[in-house]
Amino acid sequence: MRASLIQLAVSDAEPPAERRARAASLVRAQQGADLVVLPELWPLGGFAHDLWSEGAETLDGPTSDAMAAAARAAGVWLHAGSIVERDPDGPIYNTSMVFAPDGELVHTYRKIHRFGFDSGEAVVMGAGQEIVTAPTEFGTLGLATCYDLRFPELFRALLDAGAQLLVVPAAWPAKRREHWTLLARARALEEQAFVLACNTAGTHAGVEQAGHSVVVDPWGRVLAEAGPEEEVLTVEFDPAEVGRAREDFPVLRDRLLGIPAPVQR
Ligand SMILES: O=C(O)CCC(=O)C(=O)O
Repeated sequence: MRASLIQLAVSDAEPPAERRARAASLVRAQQGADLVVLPELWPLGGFAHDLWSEGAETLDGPTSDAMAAAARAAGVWLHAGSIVERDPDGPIYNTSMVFAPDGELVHTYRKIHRFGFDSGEAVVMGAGQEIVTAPTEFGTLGLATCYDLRFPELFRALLDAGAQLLVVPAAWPAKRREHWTLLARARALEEQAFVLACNTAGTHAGVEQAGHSVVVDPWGRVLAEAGPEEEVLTVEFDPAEVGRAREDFPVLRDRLLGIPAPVQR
């Protein structure tokens, strides 16, 4: 299969509507790919907290409309990264959207682990409550977003739900770039799955983004890695490698499902 990760640059200077049009045209240009991925919160910016409340959208808003049309035009599965979702009855959420090649919005995932400790997302956004997988003809996607990458128990739950390709849109800062690559490789190796991690480029709200989107195979090998600037990272791989890796090196069979309690001495 062929996957294209669109490592979009987000800057304060570009209005969200222009970035939306640019992202849609980049998606349309990926005709021939099976799966296209965009980063986290790219319409407003992952750290542009001041814009979130006013710029929040519903799941039938302008970004969803533009991405549905772009997925249909290109005939691709589109993980459109995430938007600031306005829930008419609740808080705002960091919500990923997956479109089928006919443009239908088939899966959404609200980010479970909110980043920021006592500020930003952790304070103003609601936390997702559901593990989400998305079956496709090339394998089952497991959805996670940015900071989620630091929580292996989420990825184990995605594995148990059938995930074979873990898709992680992000707005990961440049100053922790090594964590990004290391964690993407760790999650791939421990779940014996492909990881497609699509980061943001550029600088917005004073936060330089790491770029360096990466695709990792079930053996933890980096198949392709972007540089720091905006680019489309295209990679071809055989999703059946997940089954082969799990068969050839059946480490997952040795999981201790009931970890014994610690002994008190
Ligand atoms: O965990 C990190 O270092 C970055 C996380 C992040 O930027 C996010 O989740 O938006």
